[in-house]
Amino acid sequence: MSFLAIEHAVKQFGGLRAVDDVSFSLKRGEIVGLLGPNGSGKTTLINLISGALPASAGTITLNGQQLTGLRRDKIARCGVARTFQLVRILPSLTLIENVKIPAVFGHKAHWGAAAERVAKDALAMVGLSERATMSAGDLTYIDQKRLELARALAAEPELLLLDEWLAGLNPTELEEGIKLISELRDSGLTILMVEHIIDAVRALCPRVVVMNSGKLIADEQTDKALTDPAVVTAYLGEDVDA
Ligand SMILES: Nc1ncnc2c1ncn2[C@@H]1O[C@H](COP(=O)(O)OP(=O)(O)OP(=O)(O)O)[C@@H](O)[C@H]1O
Repeated sequence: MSFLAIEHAVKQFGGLRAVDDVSFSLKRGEIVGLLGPNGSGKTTLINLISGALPASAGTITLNGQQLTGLRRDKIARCGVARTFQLVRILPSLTLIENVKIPAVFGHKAHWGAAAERVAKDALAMVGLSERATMSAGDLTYIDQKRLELARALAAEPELLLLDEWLAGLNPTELEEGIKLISELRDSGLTILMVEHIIDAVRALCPRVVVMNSGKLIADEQTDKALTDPAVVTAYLGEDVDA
């Protein structure tokens, strides 16, 4: 049975169909890359899954439970967490305060000592334990990204949505970022990741789904997709190996 099932999802912005009848599914524990040229609808689809935007049509279910129509806080309670393309940490709070909030409002709704433990574990997972009491606003960019990921992990998700989490990292940081995601994958987390860095997609995702102009144009093994004429044509003019 599919763990995440997206069926005929549509998002209409006025005259624009940013997501146009998209259907695909993920098995539990699978990691899948969501590719496509700029403006093809990837972030909008992530917004539909996480409930940041309501779908215009179609259904999205997680483990058989319908997410479409639920508020985003209810979707978080169902076990969906995400990172944002532009990090959304709370700069005036400490790192531990930043991660405690999703521990309380995420999938399992922890309180008190349990929330503290989950928050500490999330910081440890991304290597930020030693800076727990530092102000989030003082972090470097890579560490802000780590904290953003820790915030998603503190919600103890069953489905993690990554929106270009690796973007903007230098080569060493990128290597560390890929290792971190591979550890999450190996822990059994189901991950859908929007990513433009093809080497990272190759390293992490055996399968990709590809969007173009709102439509799904490929759903296949990564190596096959990257030589698929429809995918290559969609990317023409863009550097897929950037
Ligand atoms: N809130 C909105 N209102 C109106 N149009 C929107 C809105 N959000 C996105 N769009 C439009 O929907 C289309 C798809 O945008 P989206 O951000 O989902 O693409 P993307 O594939 O994530 O692009 P990128 O790789 O550049 O992040 C674009 O034409 C965009 O301008």
